[in-house]
Amino acid sequence: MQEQKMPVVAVVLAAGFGTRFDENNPKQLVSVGDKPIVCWSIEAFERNDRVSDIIVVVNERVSNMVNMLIDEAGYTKVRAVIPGGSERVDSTRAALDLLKQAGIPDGAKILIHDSVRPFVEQQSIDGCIDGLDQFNAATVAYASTDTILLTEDLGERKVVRSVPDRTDAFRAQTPQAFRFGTITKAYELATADPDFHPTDDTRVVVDYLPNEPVAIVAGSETNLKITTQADMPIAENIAHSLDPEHAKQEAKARMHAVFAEAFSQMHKH
Ligand SMILES: Nc1ccn([C@@H]2O[C@H](COP(=O)(O)OP(=O)(O)OP(=O)(O)O)[C@@H](O)[C@H]2O)c(=O)n1
Ligand SMILES: C[C@](O)(CO)[C@H](O)COP(=O)(O)O
Repeated sequence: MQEQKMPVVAVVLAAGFGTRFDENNPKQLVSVGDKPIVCWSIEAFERNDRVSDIIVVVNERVSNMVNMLIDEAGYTKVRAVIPGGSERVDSTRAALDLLKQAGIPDGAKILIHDSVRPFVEQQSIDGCIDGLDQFNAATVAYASTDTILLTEDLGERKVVRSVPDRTDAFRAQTPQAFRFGTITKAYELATADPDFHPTDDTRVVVDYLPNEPVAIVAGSETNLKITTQADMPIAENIAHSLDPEHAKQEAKARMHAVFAEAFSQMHKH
């Protein structure tokens, strides 16, 4: 680990099998805006000055390719590429185990990120790091514009159990951030429960350390999780809008519009 007061470690989870996308085409390796999705995610942390170390978690199907991409790109903060497990939580656990073996202090800040959220904003990463100064857990989330229905089973039908106020409803995104001591404690407790299959790390803390508040950090609509093929055109649009050349063209077009408006006003008078 790099020497600094308290490490800030990003864990990029890329050990999924993308069953809803295409099992034969691992989505973390698919290119968006000419760059593999996993590289977008690693780069988001590589270029954040406050992140000291990156761990990438892979499965055997993508391992060689991810290692090659990391070598080619020459990312300087990637300390290890390790095998994950069959569920997302198993992959997180693999990273936590490695960090424990490395002797990382309990106060270290750990940011756990889905590799398939390539467009995470720097302000969300910073928000997580800052959030951990006040809280032991913080998650990026995006306010829901839909009313959310919590359901239960009634025979073969789902029926509505409760409707939270929309102002209290958020869509969970990543990174999800924790002091190392907090997330390891929550995982230790969860490990004893064989029936527990959470889809994110925040839930591990919420369920096993219920007195530990998890702060909400502002996410964004563009922090999209690429889940199915239908997400690809949206992702391409986002990548295009982030292209500096596109931003330049947009600025030019806006300038032309302002001049055109000014000329037409001049001719009116
Ligand atoms: N055993 C697993 C399962 C998921 N993930 C990662 O966790 C994120 C969760 O996104 P999701 O869309 O659920 O990915 P997959 O599990 O690959 O997709 P699916 O559920 O469709 O199989 C992804 O970056 C994925 O690579 C992981 O590291 N290890
Ligand atoms: C962690 C997560 O991205 C939060 O939205 C999500 O729960 C992980 O993926 P899944 O699609 O729920 O398996």
